[in-house]
Amino acid sequence: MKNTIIAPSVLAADFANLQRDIEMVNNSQADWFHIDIMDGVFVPNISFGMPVLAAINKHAKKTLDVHLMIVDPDRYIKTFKELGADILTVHYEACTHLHRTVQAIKAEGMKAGVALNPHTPVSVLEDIIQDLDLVLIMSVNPGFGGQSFIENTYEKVRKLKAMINAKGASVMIEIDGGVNNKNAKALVDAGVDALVAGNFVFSAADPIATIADLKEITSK
Ligand SMILES: O=C(CO)[C@@H](O)[C@H](O)COP(=O)(O)O
Repeated sequence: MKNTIIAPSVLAADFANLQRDIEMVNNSQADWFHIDIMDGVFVPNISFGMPVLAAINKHAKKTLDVHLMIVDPDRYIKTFKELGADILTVHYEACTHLHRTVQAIKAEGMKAGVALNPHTPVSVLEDIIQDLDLVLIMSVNPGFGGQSFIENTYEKVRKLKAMINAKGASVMIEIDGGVNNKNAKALVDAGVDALVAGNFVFSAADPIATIADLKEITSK
């Protein structure tokens, strides 16, 4: 039986009732909190920043999986460690010296992830894959929740999984964007270990049951 990680994306929570939504995730079968930090430069949207992450960290009882959609992320690695990040993911497209950035994240005691935009081939990670803990494949263009899943993602996951196996690396594959109960199982069958789900969870009538359903669908 597989244990697929389910990571609700806090971007889709009700910010006026953030503590309530954090407690909902605490009380669910979800494994991680997925936290999207957007700077309005790398992506055309600004989400939330340090004070909000500090508030989330006060109440969250699960792994904080922080996804930085910002330029020059090296400036903030220490800060995100202090704010409680367990996994820190930077974008390949935002890093000039990706290897140095990954080393800096690990030196702070966090797991290091690299995210790829939909147009970026997985082959760019060939010479760094063994240094990573996680690869996040964007299945929508980053910046907004509630977009439609890009179908080419399955092929990308299969290519990445083959690369990981060929290198004998131990790296998790995470998918982010448009995840729901229709594509979750096929994604896991293609090689995905962790599913981020925003609107599908937080817009559901019963988010706890929706998370349980995702867990169940992907455990077979
Ligand atoms: O990083 C992002 C968007 O840039 C995501 O984490 C979204 O928050 C996922 O939301 P849904 O597509 O699941 O609604």
